[in-house]
Amino acid sequence: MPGNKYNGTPVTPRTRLERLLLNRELRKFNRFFNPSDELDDGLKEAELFANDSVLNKDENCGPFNEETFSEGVDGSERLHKQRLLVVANRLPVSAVRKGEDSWQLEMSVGGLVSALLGVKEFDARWIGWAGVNVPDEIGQKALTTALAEKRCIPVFLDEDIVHQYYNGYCNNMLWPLFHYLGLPQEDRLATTRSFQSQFDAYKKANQMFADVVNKHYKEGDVVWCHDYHLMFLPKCLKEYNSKMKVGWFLHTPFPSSEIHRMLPSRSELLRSVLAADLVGFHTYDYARHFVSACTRILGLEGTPEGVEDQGKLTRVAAFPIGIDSERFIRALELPQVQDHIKELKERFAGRKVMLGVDRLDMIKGIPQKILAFEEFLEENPEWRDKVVLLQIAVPTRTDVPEYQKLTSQVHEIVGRINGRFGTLTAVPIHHLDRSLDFHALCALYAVTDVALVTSLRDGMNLVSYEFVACQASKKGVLILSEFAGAAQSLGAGAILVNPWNISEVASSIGYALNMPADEREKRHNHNFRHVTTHTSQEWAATFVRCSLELNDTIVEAQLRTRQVLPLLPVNDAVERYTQSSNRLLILGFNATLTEPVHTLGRRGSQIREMEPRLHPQLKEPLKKLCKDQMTTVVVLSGSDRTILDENFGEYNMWLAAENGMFLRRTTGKWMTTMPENLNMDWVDSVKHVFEYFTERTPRSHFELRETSLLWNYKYADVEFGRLQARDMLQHLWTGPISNAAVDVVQGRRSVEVRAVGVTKGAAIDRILGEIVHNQGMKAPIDYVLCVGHFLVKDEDIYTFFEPELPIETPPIVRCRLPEPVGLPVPKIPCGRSRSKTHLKKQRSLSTLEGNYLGSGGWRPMVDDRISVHEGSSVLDLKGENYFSCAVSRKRSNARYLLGTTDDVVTLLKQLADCLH
Ligand SMILES: O=P(O)(O)OC[C@H]1O[C@H](O[C@H]2O[C@H](CO)[C@@H](O)[C@H](O)[C@H]2O)[C@H](O)[C@@H](O)[C@@H]1O
Ligand SMILES: O=c1ccn([C@@H]2O[C@H](COP(=O)(O)OP(=O)(O)O)[C@@H](O)[C@H]2O)c(=O)[nH]1
Repeated sequence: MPGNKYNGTPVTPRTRLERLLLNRELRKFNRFFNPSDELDDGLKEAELFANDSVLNKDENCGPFNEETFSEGVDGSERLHKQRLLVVANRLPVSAVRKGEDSWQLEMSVGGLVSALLGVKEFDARWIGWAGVNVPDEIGQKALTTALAEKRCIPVFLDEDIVHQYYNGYCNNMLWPLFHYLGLPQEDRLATTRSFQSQFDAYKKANQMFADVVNKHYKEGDVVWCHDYHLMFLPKCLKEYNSKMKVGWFLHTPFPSSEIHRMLPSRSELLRSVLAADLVGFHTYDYARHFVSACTRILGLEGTPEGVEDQGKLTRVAAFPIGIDSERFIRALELPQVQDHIKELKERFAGRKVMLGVDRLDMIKGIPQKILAFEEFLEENPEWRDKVVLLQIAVPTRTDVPEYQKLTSQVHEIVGRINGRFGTLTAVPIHHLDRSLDFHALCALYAVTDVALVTSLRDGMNLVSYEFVACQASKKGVLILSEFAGAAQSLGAGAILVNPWNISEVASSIGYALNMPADEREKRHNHNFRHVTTHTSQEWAATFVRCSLELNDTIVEAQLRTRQVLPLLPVNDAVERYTQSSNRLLILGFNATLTEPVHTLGRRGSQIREMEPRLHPQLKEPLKKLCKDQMTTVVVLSGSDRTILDENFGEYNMWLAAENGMFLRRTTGKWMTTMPENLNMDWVDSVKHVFEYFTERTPRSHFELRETSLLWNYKYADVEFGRLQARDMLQHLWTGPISNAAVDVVQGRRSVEVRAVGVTKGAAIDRILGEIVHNQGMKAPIDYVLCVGHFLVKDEDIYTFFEPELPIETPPIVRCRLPEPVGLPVPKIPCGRSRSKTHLKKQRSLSTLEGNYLGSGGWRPMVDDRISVHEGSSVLDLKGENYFSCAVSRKRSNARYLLGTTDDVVTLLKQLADCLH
């Protein structure tokens, strides 16, 4: 077709976003040019309604009684559809028991349910709680059968779990916190036990959901977990099956990391969510807050794609929800809705109608709304008999005392205002403590002049979308809280208000009621276009398609994992250790042999970090290893001599301090391996810069060593620390070190300035020579285990053993500044082949005869080194007897990865256990 961009040369989308946009366009295009598809859908739907015998169609059925939420049981239809398991706390129906084995199903009310009803593109099954306690087997069986017809699968939660998990942890902890209402200050839930037992119940409930999902999961399914009730679920699911494609979507706001960090279980919850492959939020702000919480609380890397942890990427993105707008637009044509509209118009003739539709929840700002209306009436007496506010307040979470208190509060205010401004025949506020059915709601939306949404916080707020969808003829005004997610999509057409500012809301009511028709029309059209194009179908399709792309995500994550290091094959390393006769263990100290410290600086940890201490569990194994005649242990560290003395003085080992510039056997004195003409004139001026930044960066500190200076901001605010580091580097380069022979080494949270030549790799040659000489080693070393959290600059220690490895550029050279927060970390290529056979190119070392200058008089050996001939080399190392391990570093020249210092403990314990 001429001019059709999808008909000529295929457009190849380059990015995920481009692919999603292209898909969306293609779907629109198909709908436009293949309207028969739509017709089919319509027919299918009509048939399904006719077949819908399970849902009761009387008033009790709630808002969706004329429609179905499922497509029936036509298996063949679904053959080609993607299977989707939607897991949410609540099923879209609540069950009411009618007898021992008979159940009536009623639609649940709420935004999540409304939105997911629009999802028709997938072969979907719902898994969730039916909102009722069913202790007996007969009842459970009967309910399971009844729900199966609606493609729903129940999770049976008993009363105690519901109380602790749902009323307690979900609605008394997470809900208020995520909506910026803080944590409970008092025991508001009389029967609620402690936080810990609520959290345990939360985990237990999530595990029960996972069990059901796992039972129904088939290979290729996408599992879509919903909301704050199920933050633990992704982790449970991945534990069952790491290949499961798992997405998680949050319907509430995700608060600033400053709020989230109040939660006692903050880290555990974040980590569990991160087990998902895709994590979605309504708005970019919520996604940003989530990434920032992962960075600040877990210390993980945030990238534009998501959050990365040890090479595993969890994608994080905004997927703003929508509604099934067609369903609302169609409903307005139905005779019963038209009748209802007529009734309402007659009832409120001569008065403007204002409408509020909310669950009776603190976050909806109902008292604020009513108070603003009162102020408006107070200030505009001419409007008193010309306007009415209809407030639908759907009861919710009625077991929670806070909600009960809110109900009384609202009743009290409404009563007072009606008493104040009402007449014998009319009251200004009509308050309804109940839900309306779908058609009644549509009719109300249609007759409304001004809708008032004053949420103090709201994930999205679908009511505002539904109102806009029903306003095609009236073109009423939407007053919308700036704290609802919807403000980001409908903000252009709505009047945005701060609900806490009662006067601002009151004056906005006046502005809306008096708004000229052309302005109303413009605003409405803008929003109507948005609501009808950003539908719930689009929302779900985009999320699930993106989940399907998780194929890519998984592959990509695997690729990245492959690019980073494989885990150390511990058993192999131990076995080869036992089979060797002259073993060398080179161990880093900081972040290798030290106790793990939490990334978030607590005062206690910071002090401990400034004085690093040997991991207590390493004392025994280290003692054993050091005593072994056939094992030589070297601790090679950036730390100064005192620190190594304090920590290792009692062991029989070698200590190499300040990156190997000082060396001693613990039985002897310190000697220097420093190049003779090391110029240290720059130290004072660098020290001044470091002092300046330490004073101005709370919780940072610096260490003055003999051959280097280190500024550490590990405990400072991450983002501020990075900014300061950037600034510091500029200061350094333009001032004190502009002409000095120094290297600047940038760590993850540190900046170090060293004299050129001060590296572990440069020192190791000299260190080995001394060791061989001092110990009178006769046999060559046939096993090397080198473990450390070495910075890139110090990775020359690995190149020492494997000279064919690419030499990495030091991370910071004059032209390269630290990456700004949120930008991708440059990838260092790691694609190299590692010979498992004999290390042919092993660097020739000092011979067994040695070349030292006597104790205390060590001098560089480089020139004196005698090249070795086969057989008399210090090293006779087969490739498979060489194990280099980077501790918690994703990309490295080491052969293997050890995840944490705990893994180092396990390894050294195993080695020690082989010794008798
Ligand atoms: O099931 P309840 O505890 O009675 O609560 C009803 C639902 O409330 C919340 O809805 C959220 O989802 C909407 C759609 O994404 C969004 O527009 C709204 O801002 C949110 O508040 C809750 O997240 C659901 O889990 C509840 O089912
Ligand atoms: O009497 C009522 C009042 C509300 N709703 C529905 O409840 C949902 C409320 O969703 P929203 O996102 O506004 O807030 P939530 O209650 O999920 O926090 C909307 O789809 C409404 O149509 C309903 O079905 N009947």
